[in-house]
Amino acid sequence: MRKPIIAGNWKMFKTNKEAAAFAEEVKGQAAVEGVESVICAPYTALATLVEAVKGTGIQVGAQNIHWEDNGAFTGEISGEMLKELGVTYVIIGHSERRQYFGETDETVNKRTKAAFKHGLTPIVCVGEKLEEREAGRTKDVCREQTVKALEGLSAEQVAQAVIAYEPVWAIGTGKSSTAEDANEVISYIRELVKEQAGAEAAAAVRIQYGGSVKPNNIKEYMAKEDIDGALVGGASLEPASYLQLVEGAK
Ligand SMILES: O=C(CO)COP(=O)(O)O
Repeated sequence: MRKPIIAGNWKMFKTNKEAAAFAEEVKGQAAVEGVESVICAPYTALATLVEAVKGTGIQVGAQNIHWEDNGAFTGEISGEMLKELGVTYVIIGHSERRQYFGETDETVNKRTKAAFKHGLTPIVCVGEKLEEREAGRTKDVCREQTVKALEGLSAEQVAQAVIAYEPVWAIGTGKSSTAEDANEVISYIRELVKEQAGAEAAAAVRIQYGGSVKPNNIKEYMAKEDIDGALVGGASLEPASYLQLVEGAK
């Protein structure tokens, strides 16, 4: 049985103080039996958030990781640094990083390996752009991104990873994929994992849908066999809405 996982991606929102206030508001309500709940916050809020969510059932994730442990890489953060803070998850290869910061399938692979090296669970993002979808290339793009991201990982590592299928056209647009379409692509990604890492890893790996997930549609996604949760941007920023998402994933 795969445990459902709701992960909030706060992107570049919330100061340190705002993150602490969020944690204060959800205290005592965020632990939902059978659901894993994670907040991926900006680096500046991580230390505060790890302390503030203690005992709430929420885990803390970062939004990127460098592949080296340290070195002359101005502006980068390593797995060692994240681990020491008590961070347990890290988003890798989000489409915004691919689009604006030159993230490639190769660097996504290196970052994913670094996450495992430091005992962090990667949330590896894949997904097609609108023009790729319109050209009928959704599955090709997902194949390319998934296969390259997982290259060189052991079957055990793949089994522990989280993959987020986020069609780029659905991010922040209010135009979510239908649950049927999302499930079809996610089933396909699970097939790819099977080819690459074997049946056990494919049965264990958790694959989320992301893109305009809201409290009012989370249940449609969760009802689908291959969808194991959601990676949520906008709707994870408000305490009440975040709590509804976690509750909706039961
Ligand atoms: O990019 C996303 C999560 O990583 C999705 O963002 P929205 O939920 O705001 O569409």
